[in-house]
Amino acid sequence: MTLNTQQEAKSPQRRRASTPLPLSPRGHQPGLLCTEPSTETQHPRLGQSASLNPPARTPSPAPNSWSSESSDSETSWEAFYRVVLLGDPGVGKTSLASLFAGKQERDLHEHLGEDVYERTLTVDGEDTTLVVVDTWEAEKLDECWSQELCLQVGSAYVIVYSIADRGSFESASELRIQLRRTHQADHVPIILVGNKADLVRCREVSVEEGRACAVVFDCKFIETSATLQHNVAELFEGVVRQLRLRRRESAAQEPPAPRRRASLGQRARRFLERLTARSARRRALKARSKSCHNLAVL
Ligand SMILES: Nc1nc2c(ncn2[C@@H]2O[C@H](COP(=O)(O)OP(=O)(O)OP(=O)(O)O)[C@@H](O)[C@H]2O)c(=O)[nH]1
Repeated sequence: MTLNTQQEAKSPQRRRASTPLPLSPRGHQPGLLCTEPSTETQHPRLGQSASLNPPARTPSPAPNSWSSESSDSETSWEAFYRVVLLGDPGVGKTSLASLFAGKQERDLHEHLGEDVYERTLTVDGEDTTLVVVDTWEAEKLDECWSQELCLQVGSAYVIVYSIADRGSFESASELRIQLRRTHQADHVPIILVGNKADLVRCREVSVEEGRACAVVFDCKFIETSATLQHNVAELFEGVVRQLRLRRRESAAQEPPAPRRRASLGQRARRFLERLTARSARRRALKARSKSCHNLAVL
């Protein structure tokens, strides 16, 4: 799939890394941001759909299910999701972020140190604004962006390694462990990305290893090539789908029922459940290994 990298007057907004976006006043969702509603027109879509459907001339309102504000709010806030890119130096984070922002590779030479990109994507007919943060490298961090903050503020994380660099793959596992510590309770989407898939002859990490790592660490997996613009649209659209799925899942969860003494029948059922739990876990692992590369399912 080819990204629509058309440069237009309404090119994606870029924010200085030193200017973090304000957190949602309600603070319900980690990394869910609120800003004044944008008066700009919608950015071109990522992916093939962009070339098939020209961008709308008027911005669509932020979907209610995505907003931390109620639909009938007087001041209509727009929901943003902060996607933090993590990974070793040189794995291609900036290249992926720039493609997300609709920039051509040649523009990368004019890197201005502005490492936060914002873009509204239309995925499955709904608009969602992602703010992609590429501030992980030490030299990009300033008094506002520490690595600790990067690990805390994401609504979703994209951990990038290069398939031609085993060291970066090992770092990716370490980053996943660090993230697990920071986000124990909330199930933020994490996508493991094997970039530079075009470097076939230099491959040091197989697809199977990448997939197995994703299964073990309970995240999604995709291989990309920023150079060939392969799977980059799928990556960011997948991030949007994962965010939606998790948001819907948490909305569907009922509050826990008050604890009462269990009846004999309930206790017997729990006993049987414990007996079958081990095989269920095995089945779940098998199912995850089948679906970890499908970014459209949980
Ligand atoms: N062959 C190939 N090269 C790539 C790919 N993605 C990025 N590169 C190259 O890898 C180098 C590093 O890319 P960056 O995007 O700067 O990587 P980074 O992770 O942001 O690393 P820093 O620049 O250190 O922040 C550049 O020369 C890119 O052109 C890819 O998919 N395939």
